[in-house]
Amino acid sequence: MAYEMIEVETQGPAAVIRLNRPAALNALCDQLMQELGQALRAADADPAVAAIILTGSEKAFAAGADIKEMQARRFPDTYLNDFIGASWEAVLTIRKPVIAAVAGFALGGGCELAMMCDMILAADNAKFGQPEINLGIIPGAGGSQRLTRAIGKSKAMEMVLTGRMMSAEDAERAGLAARVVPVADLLPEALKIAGKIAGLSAPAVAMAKEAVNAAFELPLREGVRLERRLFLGLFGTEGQQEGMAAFVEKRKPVFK
Ligand SMILES: CCCCCCC[C@H](O)CC(=O)SCCNC(=O)CCNC(=O)[C@H](O)C(C)(C)COP(=O)([O-])OP(=O)([O-])OC[C@H]1O[C@@H](n2cnc3c(N)ncnc32)[C@H](O)[C@@H]1OP(=O)([O-])[O-]
Repeated sequence: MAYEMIEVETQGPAAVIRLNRPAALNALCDQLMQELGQALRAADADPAVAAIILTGSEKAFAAGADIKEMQARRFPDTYLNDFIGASWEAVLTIRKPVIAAVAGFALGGGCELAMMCDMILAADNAKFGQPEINLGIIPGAGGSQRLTRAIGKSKAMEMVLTGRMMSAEDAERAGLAARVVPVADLLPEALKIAGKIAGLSAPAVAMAKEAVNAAFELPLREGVRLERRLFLGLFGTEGQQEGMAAFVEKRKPVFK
């Protein structure tokens, strides 16, 4: 598949998808989002891929939705034509772990895209923000909801109401980013995470992702019930047998 606004390569068990629209700081236009959706679905369907890494450049993960493209849009066309529809939600439909490796600006839709991934690994130069308020709009791809769940009401409210950016260090402290690493180590560290995941039992990985994501959708009791069903289901997998046998036999497990 030939892409114009992203680059896709396989590195070991990881598909690395790089947003590549440098002249616009990877601003997320329709074409880029469609290409990203296609690449994500292809990687999800590829049995050689265990995890997906979504990244940008050193200067920008993505500086938001493309303001120049959005400028002429008017209601009700935005509503009737499903603006921010399926192409924006593609990452949410992926079953393999998706790691956002974020360097530079992750603003507006860029921050929202990173938050749709399963975890955020931040480079020390990363800057997160929801500056939509400065454009006379508000976050439109989940920012007000996911940011609030990630960092709490007060911090999210300050960022959404004032457009203030958050440093990588603050993002880690607040729970938005899993970890901060030097910018030069960003991809190698993301690849290490993908490599670790690749060596594990695939059904356990898929169910772990489903269970954690359910915490954002379900009330506690329902979420715990879902976790229990998934947990019990894993006792029907070779992975559970191998993992526990290896522990008892004091050897490393070999998952197929
Ligand atoms: C399918 C769509 C669905 C949308 C749904 C998502 C909803 C979302 O919640 C809404 C948004 O994200 S609202 C958006 C929220 N995001 C924001 O409000 C952030 C807007 N960006 C900025 O504030 C600044 O660019 C930075 C502070 C990031 C960098 O400053 P710096 O280092 O001085 O760099 P610079 O010189 O400024 O930029 C270099 C070039 O990139 C260009 N470009 C950059 N961002 C762009 C964008 N989003 N757009 C277009 N272009 C963008 C910029 O014009 C320039 O090109 P030019 O040809 O030379 O004119």
